[in-house]
Amino acid sequence: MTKGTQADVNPDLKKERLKCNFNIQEVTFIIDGGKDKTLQRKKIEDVALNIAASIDEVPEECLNLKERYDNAVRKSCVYSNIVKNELLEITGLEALGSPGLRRTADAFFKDVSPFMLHLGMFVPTIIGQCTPEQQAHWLPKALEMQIIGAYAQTELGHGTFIRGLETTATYDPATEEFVLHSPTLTSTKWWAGGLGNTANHCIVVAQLYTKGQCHGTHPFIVPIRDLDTHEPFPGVKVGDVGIRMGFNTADNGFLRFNQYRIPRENMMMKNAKVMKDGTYVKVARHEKLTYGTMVFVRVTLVMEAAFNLAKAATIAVRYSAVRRQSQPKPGEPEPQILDYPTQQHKLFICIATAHALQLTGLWLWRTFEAVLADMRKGDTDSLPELHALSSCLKAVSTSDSAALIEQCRFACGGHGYMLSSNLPLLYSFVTATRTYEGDYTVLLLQTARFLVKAWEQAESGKVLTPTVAYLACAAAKEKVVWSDSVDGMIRSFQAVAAGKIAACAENIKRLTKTGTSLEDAWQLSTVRLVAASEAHCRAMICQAYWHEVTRLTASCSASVKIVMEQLATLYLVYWALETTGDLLRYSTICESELNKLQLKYEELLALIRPNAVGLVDAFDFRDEILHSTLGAYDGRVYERLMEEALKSPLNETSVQSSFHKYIRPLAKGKL
Ligand SMILES: CCCCCCCCCC/C=C\CCCC(=O)SCCNC(=O)CCNC(=O)[C@H](O)C(C)(C)COP(=O)(O)OP(=O)(O)OC[C@H]1O[C@@H](n2cnc3c(N)ncnc32)[C@H](O)[C@@H]1OP(=O)(O)O
Ligand SMILES: Cc1cc2nc3c(=O)[nH]c(=O)nc-3n(C[C@H](O)[C@H](O)[C@H](O)COP(=O)(O)OP(=O)(O)OC[C@H]3O[C@@H](n4cnc5c(N)ncnc54)[C@H](O)[C@@H]3O)c2cc1C
Repeated sequence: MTKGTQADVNPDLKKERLKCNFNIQEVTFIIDGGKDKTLQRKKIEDVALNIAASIDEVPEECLNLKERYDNAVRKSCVYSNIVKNELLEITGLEALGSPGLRRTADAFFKDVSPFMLHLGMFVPTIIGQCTPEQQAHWLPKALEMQIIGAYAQTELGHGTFIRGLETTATYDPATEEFVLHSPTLTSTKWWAGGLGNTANHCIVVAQLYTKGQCHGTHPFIVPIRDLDTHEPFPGVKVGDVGIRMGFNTADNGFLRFNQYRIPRENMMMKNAKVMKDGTYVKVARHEKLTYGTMVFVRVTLVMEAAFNLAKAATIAVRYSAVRRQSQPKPGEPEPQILDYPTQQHKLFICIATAHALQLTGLWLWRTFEAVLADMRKGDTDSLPELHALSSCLKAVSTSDSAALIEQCRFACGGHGYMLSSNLPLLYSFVTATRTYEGDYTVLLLQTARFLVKAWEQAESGKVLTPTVAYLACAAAKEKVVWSDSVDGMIRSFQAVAAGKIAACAENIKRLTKTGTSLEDAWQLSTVRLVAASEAHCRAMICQAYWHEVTRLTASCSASVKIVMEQLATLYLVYWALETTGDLLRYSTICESELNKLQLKYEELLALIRPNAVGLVDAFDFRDEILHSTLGAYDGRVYERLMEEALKSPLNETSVQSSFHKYIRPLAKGKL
């Protein structure tokens, strides 16, 4: 963070920091995943943020579309050099997933780098889908930025339904090449980040045909532009998809092929091969291993959701400590808006959710690494559970994060609507995460498939995998006894999830018994299946969050333990109050207990209030990363709003030419 001198800091924020009663650094270590991770992140930030190129003389949003893209490419190149020459040295390849790298990227780009998908998906797919020989060929080139890649799976006609993709890759044994073709308009690749104007290579997911037979979708590395001239190769048509709600510097592109040839070796062959004579050989033990990059990105998106929400919470809480409004008590000074319980209700759940998602995200990351280690040994047994877990966590975390970032904007009143607050851009960026890498509903339905099967296993007394083990106790189908202890609340959330899953399974059974096909019975149950999946995910987040807080604060100072537990309890109570209908249905909770719970919630808001600014300071965002007039460390909110306003091109002259061209003639009746 950019602390400046204490004298520059807004007096209200100064007082808030004096009120804070816990050690901020200890909480930062917990959020980062350990002291070593914090130190490494800070080292990366120090190296990367010392570069003036990250600073824009004219605010990014005041540039036109083309200027913004050019500026984003300029900064991407500077940033890539830093990553390549300095940051990879600090952490090695691990840097690609490191929070330091992710954070520093935000200092360079208010919107999104056109290189993001190169590091975010192109490189991970090479690592995940190539043989060691192919990796040795492609990876150094990609890391050295000699080639720049995109990931083109989605088409104009299909995003969700991968099996419905239409682009074909037909093997020609005579030349030992694949012929890529886009047979219809709807087969046009659409959306890939970095593809429109920036990338010279692209991972293309296409239907593989060999010896006249279709073997389903497979990934290929496809050179699309000449490395020197950057002109698209003959047979390749590529361009930008047009202006978007956000991501306008991400260069999302379209791509079409006309009988375009690539060497056989460009098929990514870790999971399946095509031999020289065209024989298809399946290597992978699991059908869906070609979907591996999507699972990886879904896992990282949970922490991405936490990260962006933490930024919004920092902006809104600091602003709420500086902003004074209204006069609830006659004759008394206007209070800081942070003193209004309604404002605390809007904001403290944002801090708690950022913690919940970050700690759950770290736990999911460790689970992912363990499954990956098993798979290296040929064991894919835990892949379905990982897919179910990453699908629902991706869906719920991105959806919650987007909704709460918007809530942070509401909490900042009119100034939150200013682009210079950075909340609108943050929202437009995060709301896309609910859609890309698997739409919210679609992913919850993937988890639901796993849950219904698990329920059937529970009913027949089979051993269940860890994340659904709670279904075994719930098979008794009795209301759970409500208790407002943490364990009691988690048990009740699990009972809600189990009750909903059971109701879905019963509904499907009832429909199929009366002659409905299984597919139709499933479709007729999808509204409740989505709700069951979300309830399961919420119960899992609550359990993982509490478990991690208990584990990680065991060796912390007492005050840190207290404040972390207050936040985690707030998260649980908040969700209990949000789902009272469900609790009434599946637990023994009654009206007096609901009243008690509401009081407990209000008490928690009051307990957290003195530490609110300390808690967002613990997210440890430097001002260069927050990009916010409202959220800077020093709280000079009004000064910054004015400074930014004066940078608007509309303030360059006192009279605009449009006055002379239109307004004056209109007034004179001469238009
Ligand atoms: C500086 C560094 C910065 C780093 C920053 C990181 C952030 C990165 C930001 C990136 C920004 C933008 C990226 C955007 C990229 C994209 O969007 S790429 C495109 C992504 N597309 C999707 O996600 C499509 C979603 N659709 C699907 O995943 C599948 O089609 C779907 C799962 C919905 C269905 O697939 P089908 O093949 O039709 O399968 P089903 O018949 O439904 O199921 C069959 C069984 O397979 C199981 N399954 C499905 N998927 C997986 C999987 N991935 N792994 C394991 N198993 C899987 C499924 O559960 C079924 O099992 P069952 O039969 O029930 O036992
Ligand atoms: C900013 C951004 C960046 C992207 N970057 C990339 C990229 O780099 N590479 C890439 O390949 N793709 C990318 N995408 C595409 C993205 O992955 C898809 O948009 C996403 O997977 C959703 O697919 P779709 O657009 O086809 O939506 P659809 O599947 O058409 O969804 C439309 C609606 O239909 C519903 N629906 C669809 N199927 C079902 C079902 N079976 N059951 C119930 N409801 C259903 C959905 O819930 C949704 O409400 C990007 C998208 C965005 C917005």
